[in-house]
Amino acid sequence: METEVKGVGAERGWTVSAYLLLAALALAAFVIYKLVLTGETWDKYGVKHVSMFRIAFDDFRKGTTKLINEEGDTVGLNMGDMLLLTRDLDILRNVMVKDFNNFVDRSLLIASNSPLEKGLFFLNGQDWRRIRHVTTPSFSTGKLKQVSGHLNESAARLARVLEEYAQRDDLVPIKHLMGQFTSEVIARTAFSLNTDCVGKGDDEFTRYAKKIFKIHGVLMNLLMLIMFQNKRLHRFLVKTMKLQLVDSVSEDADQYFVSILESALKERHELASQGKKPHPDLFQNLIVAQEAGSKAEENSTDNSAGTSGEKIPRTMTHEELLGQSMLIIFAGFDTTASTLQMCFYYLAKHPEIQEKVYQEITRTVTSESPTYEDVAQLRYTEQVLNETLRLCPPAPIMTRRAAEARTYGSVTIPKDAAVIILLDMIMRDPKHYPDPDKFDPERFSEENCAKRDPMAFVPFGYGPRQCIGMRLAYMELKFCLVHVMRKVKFELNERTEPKPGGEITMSFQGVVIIDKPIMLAVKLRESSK
Ligand code: HEM
Repeated sequence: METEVKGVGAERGWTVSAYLLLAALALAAFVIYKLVLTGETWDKYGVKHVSMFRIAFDDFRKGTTKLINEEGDTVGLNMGDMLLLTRDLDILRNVMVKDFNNFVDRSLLIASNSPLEKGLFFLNGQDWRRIRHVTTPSFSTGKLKQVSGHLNESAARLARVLEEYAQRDDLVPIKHLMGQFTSEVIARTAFSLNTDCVGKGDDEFTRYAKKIFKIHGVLMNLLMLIMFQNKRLHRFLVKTMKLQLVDSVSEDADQYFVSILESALKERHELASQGKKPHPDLFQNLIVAQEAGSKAEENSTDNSAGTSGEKIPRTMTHEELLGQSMLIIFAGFDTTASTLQMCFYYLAKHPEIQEKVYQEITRTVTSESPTYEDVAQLRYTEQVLNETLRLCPPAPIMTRRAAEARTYGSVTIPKDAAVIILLDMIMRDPKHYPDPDKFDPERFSEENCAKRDPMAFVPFGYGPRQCIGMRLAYMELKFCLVHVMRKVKFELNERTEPKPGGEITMSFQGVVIIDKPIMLAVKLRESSK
């Protein structure tokens, strides 16, 4: 198969398979030389060293799971970078909380000409501190309450679509429908865009949201792995050579989102100049935060300090504003969609738990449209969501980089090493969760939570770099459950997928992707008949 290079030389229509393969082989030889001949090992740092070839050819998540199960809670690898793989909570408490100032940066960077490269998730050092500081108020309780109208409308529409499935006795393609729901929610809560796509074909917004980051074939995966080892080369090819082929962000998705954001921004400025009411959405919150930050800097009225005590400016450039907005689309799409898919699957599998959720919802939420305060009272529903997130965290692996070497007990983390935090392995550790593969929301009763190390539950990460959208995510998930559970119940039968005894398989592409479609049966509740 031939691939056409876009960007530099695109006009000449270069075909690249041959020279891509050559470049990949040359770089692979270089990396292997670097590893085998000059490679450092972890033994001198008090950590068991294992060969990178034990996971190099596997899905990274499956490979690391196998390694930890076979070798223990902490192992070290050299993949060009020194990697410490761990689920040891004492080490991680230092890395993620106590000694955070030494581990602010993630080790995974993207190289792109898209503003998404400036999204909070990918930023490091002072840039991360500044943008986190500017954007945090946009996710405050007060701000989140403003988007509850959007959540109610989309969740009510989803419930209506599910009722139609029940009336037709059709199976629900839950992955597809949840993808449409979370895409619609993001379009509305973030940009007040009414995509109205649930139950219909994918609209443009959903199509592009699904492919912001490139998914590569085998050859390109190899090349990207090598780029990862040679970050400077990667940046040079993307930034200086404008080689779209190795840009981490898909060019057409980038163009689409930049163009809708630029026109939304123009519309917001026009509304403001006419003295009209602004839209109640996250984009507006970010615009307000940007303007407030610039004013505070001009007047030197901002004396706020960051986690390391220094003064942090509150400025955000135009490109950074676009970057945060694009990141919200990416971060809020697959994560909540896969949580809902798995939650509805577990509820179908455990009818008695589904009934308890239904009873709690009908008891607690009396109005047609729940409020922020209503859903905050849904304790058992939250236990069910937490148990779903424990078993299937959508973002199961995170990283931090050591700015300086640190020693914790017998383990030393050398300068520049990457700590690979195995969130899913922490949450399936029998030390914290006996019989870890069993779905049991009682693990999250107040009493059981009090007995457990709080760091054993980390689907949103932990410490100052924890997910900024966590409360929005819970709100979205709960609004969805309220509307859906009141109207329908999910069931498994001989037609549903996976078949009894069958498994749900997942692959890891930065976030977890559920491989095969889950198909559920759905029945109307008595009150909806
Ligand atoms: C079930 C839903 C979600 C899950 C499980 C999830 C999980 C995570 C995790 C594990 C991290 C990394 C935390 C760390 O490194 O310690 C993260 C970061 C982030 N998430 Fe989420 N997330 C979810 C939904 C959302 C939503 C809805 C948004 C925004 C609207 C969002 C925005 C972000 C951002 C901006 C970051 C980067 C934070 C930083 O680096 O400072 N997430 N998320």
